[in-house]
Amino acid sequence: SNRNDLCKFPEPPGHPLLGHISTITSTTSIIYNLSRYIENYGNTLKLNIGPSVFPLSKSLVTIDYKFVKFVLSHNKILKKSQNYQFFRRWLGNGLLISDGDYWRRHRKILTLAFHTEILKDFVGVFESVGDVLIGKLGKYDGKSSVDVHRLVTLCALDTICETAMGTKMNVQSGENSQYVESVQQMGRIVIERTLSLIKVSKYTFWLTRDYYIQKNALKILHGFTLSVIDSKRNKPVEKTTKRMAFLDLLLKVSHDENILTIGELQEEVDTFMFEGHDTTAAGISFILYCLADHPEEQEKVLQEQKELFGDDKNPPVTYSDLQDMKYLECVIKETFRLYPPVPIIGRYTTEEIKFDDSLIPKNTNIIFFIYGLHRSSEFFPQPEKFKPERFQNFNSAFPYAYIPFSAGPRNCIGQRFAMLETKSIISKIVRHFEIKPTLPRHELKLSVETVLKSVNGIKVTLKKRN
Ligand code: HEM
Repeated sequence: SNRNDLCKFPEPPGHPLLGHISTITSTTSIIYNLSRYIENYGNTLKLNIGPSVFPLSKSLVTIDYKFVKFVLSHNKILKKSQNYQFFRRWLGNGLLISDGDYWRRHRKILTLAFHTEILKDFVGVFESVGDVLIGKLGKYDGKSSVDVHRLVTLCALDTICETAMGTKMNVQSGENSQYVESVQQMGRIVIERTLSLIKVSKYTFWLTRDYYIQKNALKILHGFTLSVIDSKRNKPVEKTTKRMAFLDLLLKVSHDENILTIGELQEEVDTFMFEGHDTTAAGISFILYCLADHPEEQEKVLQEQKELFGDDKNPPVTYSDLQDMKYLECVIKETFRLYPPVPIIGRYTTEEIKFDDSLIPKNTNIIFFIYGLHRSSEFFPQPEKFKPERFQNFNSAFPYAYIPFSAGPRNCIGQRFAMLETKSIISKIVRHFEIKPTLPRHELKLSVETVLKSVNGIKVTLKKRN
């Protein structure tokens, strides 16, 4: 029977009723526990994350190369795992969680908005928004520490608004943003609902404080995206032969071709606003943290900048300059290996699938533990070590061993956007500041809150370069 097929996979002992949520109880214990399970039970294992009412009560967790490749490249396993349902109230049927023909149609349209020619136009915005960040970081010159994550997040939000959405929001000019706070809350709540006996069901969720936090957060999140849409909607889209950026394109498609209702449009704006800033903000912050810990590698990044721009700290950076920052690219890749901003993703089988000698039954959640995959010594010798050089001759015979942007038909649509933005910001910061570890050294407390976070922030010390 179906169940028997999953039973072929090793399963750690769990609580008879609660399964494995009795060990995986919080967003901060996920990485530790999954890593330990894999160490002890192998690269693919069966977990029951919660009793049968739980979305992940029947799951395979994997870092097995062949299995990862098989599923992610499969053209019929495109549905997201059941825990993504907790995003619905926020992101509706946006690209991250939609599936079937609806997803296919939207993916095709939205791909146009990330064309190279459009990305080239964004470089100036990455630069000018980044300059505001440099000004804000300057206030921490010589101070004992700065939590870069908070400041970088505001910068990344301004960036996605001014590029894809075509609207200046200037969130960086304030210290806080209710939108940013609400994103953090929702990212956490979505994961906690997967792990909590009370939060999992809507009938008991409302008894918790998080229900009210979510209710308030959703009001703020949707209010913000609506204001972004409104600021564009009332302006007639210029008749132009130029390629159109994300929101212009969506407005045009919804207006001219009637394929997209305004509600559907807002769901995509909510999705891209979130995916387009929370991920890059985490990524950029982890890179700064790694550079602080690795002065030699930081020096190489700086030398590369000097080769490109001499001693000019504020050069007019072009798209092609960003392409030429090869060593920096290795640093970014190595950081995304050790700290993948999206550490876990999931798929769901809608029919029985045959893989090797196994039949994976219909209705199985397949969870890809990207964080664990990236630390496997099979593909990354001395996996715990920060070695950007490994990407100078990375063995591309195993493309599915390194998947910070996922892979296959549902990979990250914003991957090239993210790389350009990250290069623009990091190169700028390195030209202006020496990044050093705080004293005593700040130890990250990693937490899977959809995006990888550190519950105590991501802190470094900054010193202005002469
Ligand atoms: C360092 C930055 C980023 C990382 C590490 C990252 C990673 C990922 C990953 C792993 C997925 C697959 C998710 C899944 O299977 O559930 C994904 C999907 C997606 N990403 Fe990114 N992302 C980044 C930046 C961006 C940016 C800048 C945008 C938009 C401008 C974006 C938009 C999306 C969207 C819309 C999807 C869903 C695509 C689909 O299902 O067709 N991401 N991303």
